[in-house]
Amino acid sequence: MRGKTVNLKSSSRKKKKKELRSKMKGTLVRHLQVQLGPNCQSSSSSSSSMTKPSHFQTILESEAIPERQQLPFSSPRNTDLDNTVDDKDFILSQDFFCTPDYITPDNQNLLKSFSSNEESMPCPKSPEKLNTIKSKRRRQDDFSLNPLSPTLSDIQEMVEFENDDCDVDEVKMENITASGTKRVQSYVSQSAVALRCRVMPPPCIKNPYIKAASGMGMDPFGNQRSKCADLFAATIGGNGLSRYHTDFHEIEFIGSGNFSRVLKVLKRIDGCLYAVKHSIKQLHQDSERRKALMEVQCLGALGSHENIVGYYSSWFENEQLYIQMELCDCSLSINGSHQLLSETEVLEAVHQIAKALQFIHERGIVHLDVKPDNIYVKNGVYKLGDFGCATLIDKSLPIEEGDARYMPQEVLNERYDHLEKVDIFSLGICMLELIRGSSLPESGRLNVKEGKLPLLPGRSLHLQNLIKAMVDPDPIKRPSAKDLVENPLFRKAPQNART
Ligand SMILES: Nc1ncnc2c1ncn2[C@@H]1O[C@H](COP(=O)(O)OP(=O)(O)OP(=O)(O)O)[C@@H](O)[C@H]1O
Ligand SMILES: [Mg+2]
Repeated sequence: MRGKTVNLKSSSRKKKKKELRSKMKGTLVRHLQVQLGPNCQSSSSSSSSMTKPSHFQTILESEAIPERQQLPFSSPRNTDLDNTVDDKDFILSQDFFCTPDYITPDNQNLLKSFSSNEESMPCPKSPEKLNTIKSKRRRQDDFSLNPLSPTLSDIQEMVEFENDDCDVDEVKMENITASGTKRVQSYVSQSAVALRCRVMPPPCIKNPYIKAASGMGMDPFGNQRSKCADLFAATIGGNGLSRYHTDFHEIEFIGSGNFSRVLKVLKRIDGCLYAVKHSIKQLHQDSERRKALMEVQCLGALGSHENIVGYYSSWFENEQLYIQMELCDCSLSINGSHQLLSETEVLEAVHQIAKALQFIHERGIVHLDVKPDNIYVKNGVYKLGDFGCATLIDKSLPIEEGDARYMPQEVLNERYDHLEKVDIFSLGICMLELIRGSSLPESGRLNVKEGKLPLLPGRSLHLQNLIKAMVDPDPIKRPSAKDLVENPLFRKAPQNART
């Protein structure tokens, strides 16, 4: 029966709810039969001619009887109950209804609206708690699993870190073995349990980067999503519960931009390293949170590509947006401490970022903040990151241009007719700086924006012409990302050149 319960938990709850209820009724009846004896059922059925309470209601009413000693049949038979209980195959009502998975948070408007035609069913208290060896053994079984991962047993090694700043209250679970001796078995993080059962799930939000090709008609949430798009989940973490600290062990600070800090972390449950980026400022306004969310919505809509920094998950905590990403080795920041790239490596980097741009442009998305700081390297593969300014080519979303040093003149003049060519211009400036090995001075930038390219001594004419075309003041004359990817100049660049 327990295995069945676990299976049901993992399946769609809404579909199974009704079926579960009927099973639960039956289960409770059997439970009561075991505890109260067979008379219980006949007495309840005898009242059916009056107000016809359901059998389940009758059972619930019987909760009014506070403790076992008040029941009419605390007979000698009852003293054997604990033993007989061990052999019965049933679920304690409290176990069934009140496990964290079955708690429906208050004020969960979205779920309420989906199940409005279903009767509301309060979580009943257990008719009585059986402090039997069996019930404790079941709990022991439950908690011998890693609370953060029901699939990991305590036999599997858990890595412990000194100076872990995760402030977790721990509860020692005492286990009583069959022989009755007590031993300390495992530790359960209260925060982890509390997170699972008390935190209100965030609403579902329509992703503006996913075009309506799939259609709202196909969308199981329909327009319910926009109705409940108040991002109240931003309060998670305000009460001291931290998903960041529960799920991750912080290793070191990696870097920061104008809006975010990025940290290298180890995910506790899978033992893998990630980068977690979080907004520096608390996002108090719903509008601020929506704007920040656009970065993860874009990453989520794009899906994976070898030349785009991988996205894993995101959440609000303490009114800050956290983004779990693929960890890269470093960025191509010109002022960074890493070695200068050779021409071949620059060509490889530009070629790979052009592939990323082709991928996103084909999906109707533009990055609008392409610059060396936002190009990362991992094992010699170049990846475009920081989608904080990404928007839609069709201008149906607000446009916020990125770093002005890498923006073409038309954007500075607020002309947004060929947004995808903005990314090409920015990549052209990146290429120029990477070839030079230094940032362009302000005067040099102005010249480039006017179409005057500085000479690059010792570089091939092909290379200089390509950069010139990429930074052409007329966006129409700039090559597309696809043109770049197919440019024969890049064929000479070795695949996956190592930095
Ligand atoms: N996935 C990653 N792996 C390794 N380092 C990263 C990663 N993401 C970001 N970084 C580092 O963190 C720095 C800041 O990240 P990011 O550019 O995303 O922040 P930001 O505040 O949005 O920046 P900006 O000021 O450019 O808008 C980067 O320059 C880079 O050094
Ligand atoms: Mg950045």
